[in-house]
Amino acid sequence: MKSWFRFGRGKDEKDEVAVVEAPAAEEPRGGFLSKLRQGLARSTDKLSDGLADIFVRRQLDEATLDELEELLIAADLGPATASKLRQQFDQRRFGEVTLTQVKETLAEDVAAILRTVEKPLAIDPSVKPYVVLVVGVNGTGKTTTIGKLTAELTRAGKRVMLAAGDTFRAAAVEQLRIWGQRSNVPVVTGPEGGDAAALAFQALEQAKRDGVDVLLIDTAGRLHNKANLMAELQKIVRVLKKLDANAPHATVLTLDATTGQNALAQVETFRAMTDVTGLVVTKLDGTAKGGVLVALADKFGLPVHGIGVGEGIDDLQPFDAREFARSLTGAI
Ligand SMILES: Nc1nc2c(ncn2[C@@H]2O[C@H](COP(=O)(O)OP(=O)(O)OP(=O)(O)O)[C@@H](O)[C@H]2O)c(=O)[nH]1
Repeated sequence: MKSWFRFGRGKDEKDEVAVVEAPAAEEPRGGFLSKLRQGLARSTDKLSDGLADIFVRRQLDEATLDELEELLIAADLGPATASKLRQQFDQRRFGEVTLTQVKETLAEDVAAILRTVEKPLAIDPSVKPYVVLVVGVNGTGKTTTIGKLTAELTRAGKRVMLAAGDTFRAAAVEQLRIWGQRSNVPVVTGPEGGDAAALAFQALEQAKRDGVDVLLIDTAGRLHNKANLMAELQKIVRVLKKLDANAPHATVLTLDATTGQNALAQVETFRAMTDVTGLVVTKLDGTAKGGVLVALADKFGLPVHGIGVGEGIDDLQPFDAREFARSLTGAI
């Protein structure tokens, strides 16, 4: 089972000595896989049933390749990635193929794209506190992601602190407080409607004082008010840097897969606002648009730390490229 994060110097992937894997989640591998497959069922059906329809003729001619490309686009892999995968199929000069071969080949090609982004959040233990800013449109899963990370980090023996940076929404603050209680970690909150940057500053000061290992900062996600949101996020980053020039050390963007291709636009929007270092893609269970993760990986190459395949906290899983690709394409 993959881990959500790893301890080590993230920028140097070869620095194996410094890396200490977090303890594996308690769930057995079988449970992880069946949850992933169950969660992705709608996306799998779309692609897998489509493949079964197309490859009934077994001949891999131009018309079949056209249909394959169209199916990949319909399954939200995006036109650029669909065209690339089609070309790879074409170059293999299959002639006749079985449906199983098609699924296996597609799973391999998709996994090759996804493998480049299968990267846990790299937490440098020499940086204390390691500051993670969590950004994303409201409802995309920021709080759930923070809750999951908190649970995993405390399980790994790390001291965690949370900051409720979405000061305008009392419900968001309350939700974060509940997550804090669950893992028994402090949650820094401010007055309703207060300055999020001031709160972030205060939280980092306190985290430094208390010897906290990881500070997770929740933020607002009012995308309808882009200019304000951008000003707010940039101010948070600016004030954090007053206390630690390298903070935030990671900025994780949460995306809701049910928005399909719109998730790509959200990455662009948030990247223009702040230095996004990694993604968590949620709600893959509620949609047939799971292929968007392949489009995201191919287009941006941003690390994918985790995926959400269900409502429960254990449905938020570390990202496993191979298993995701095999589940998505219906390869056994
Ligand atoms: N089905 C499903 N639901 C999810 C998933 N991830 C999160 N949710 C649900 O989506 C809703 C929103 O998640 P939150 O974590 O509160 O999202 P948020 O971005 O913090 O939202 P705000 O608090 O509104 O800013 C919650 O009801 C979660 O239980 C997922 O992978 N699948």
